[in-house]
Amino acid sequence: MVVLSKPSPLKQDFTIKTSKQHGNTCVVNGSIPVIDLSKSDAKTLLVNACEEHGFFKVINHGIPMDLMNKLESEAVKFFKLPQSEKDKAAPADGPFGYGNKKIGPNGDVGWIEYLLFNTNNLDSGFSKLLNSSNETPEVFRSLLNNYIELVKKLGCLVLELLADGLKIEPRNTLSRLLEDEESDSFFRLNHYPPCPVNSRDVVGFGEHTDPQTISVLRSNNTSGLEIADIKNGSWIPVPSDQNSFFIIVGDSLQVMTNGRFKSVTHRVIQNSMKSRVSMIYFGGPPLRQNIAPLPAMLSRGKESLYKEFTWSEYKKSAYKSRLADNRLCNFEKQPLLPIAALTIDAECITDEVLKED
Ligand SMILES: C=C1C[C@]23C[C@@]1(O)CC[C@H]2[C@@]12CC[C@H](O)[C@@](C)(C(=O)O1)[C@H]2[C@@H]3C(=O)O
Ligand SMILES: O=C(O)CCC(=O)C(=O)O
Ligand SMILES: [Fe+2]
Repeated sequence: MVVLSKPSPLKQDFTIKTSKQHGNTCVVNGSIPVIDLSKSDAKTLLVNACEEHGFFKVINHGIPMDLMNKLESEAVKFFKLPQSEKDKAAPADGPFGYGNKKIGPNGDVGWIEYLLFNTNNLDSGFSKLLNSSNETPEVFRSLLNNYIELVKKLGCLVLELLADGLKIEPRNTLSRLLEDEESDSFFRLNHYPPCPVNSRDVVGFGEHTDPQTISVLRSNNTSGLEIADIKNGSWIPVPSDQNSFFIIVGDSLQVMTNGRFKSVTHRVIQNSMKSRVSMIYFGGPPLRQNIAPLPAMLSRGKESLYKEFTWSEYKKSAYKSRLADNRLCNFEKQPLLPIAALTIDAECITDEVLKED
């Protein structure tokens, strides 16, 4: 088994097209910060990236390329199976297992097929995988286990550096949520086949924010991922890089930092020529966990911007929403405004939706 300890410099050569350089570790590639985890100022740069972009790329992450490539080829083998075989791995109920074109339970669609797992119970998706005639399910399962273990460690390392950078004590305040044996983390393998329809209406994965703390994404060398600029909402294409990981700030981390970090809206656009394969670890807290601003984020009399809620409550509400909905707005405290200045936020799902079971 491969063990991720301290990030060690990889043997691969990274050629990063730089447009700007901050110190010697954060390179902004277009508008995407690139952070070298082996450098001592990584924690400061990570905090800046979460505040300014809600998104960044990490290099010198210590995860062996070989493992990523092997898992990718097992995933590709599965996605090459006949449709009828893959459908055997579709969920009877719940989100886990194989999905094709449908994203979530509320009518969202994309030019995508995927496998979704709960990391604490791979069997939730895997037992169905065993029913399909995948030739090497045991190889697939063990690669998944090894990969998830390492990518979770990488997520924890990033969260520890962020806690350090924010002067939050103890430094495992955020990472322990992922390490908890009841952590509600997901893992997703996405396959976007080349799309013959060249229309702006067909997307690979529609715009959304991730509900969890952070997501750790790796893809093959096919581009398509775009992030919305936090300041003006314009779409920024993310150049693909199969040697690196991309970190996405999710809604829960936005709340825990009382809005100092921003969960970034992102999407995947279709590609008419090449398949995209991505693998994403979504670091989720235990279901019972209160999601609230950390005390260190409320210093100097600052008020919490959010109502009190648990991860279980947030998740329930998320699964009633459409992909592009603003899921946090129902959990935000209303600012005290004169009645005349109150407007209805059309993007918000209603309180009624939250109350229903
Ligand atoms: C439309 C939906 C799919 C999603 C659950 C939801 O109702 C809203 C959030 C979606 C999302 C986005 C990030 C991850 O891909 C995901 C697994 C998650 O945790 O929240 C998906 C959900 C899904 O595909 O089941
Ligand atoms: O496939 C990708 O690159 C991103 C997918 C994504 O955002 C998700 O699965 O939540
Ligand atoms: Fe996402």
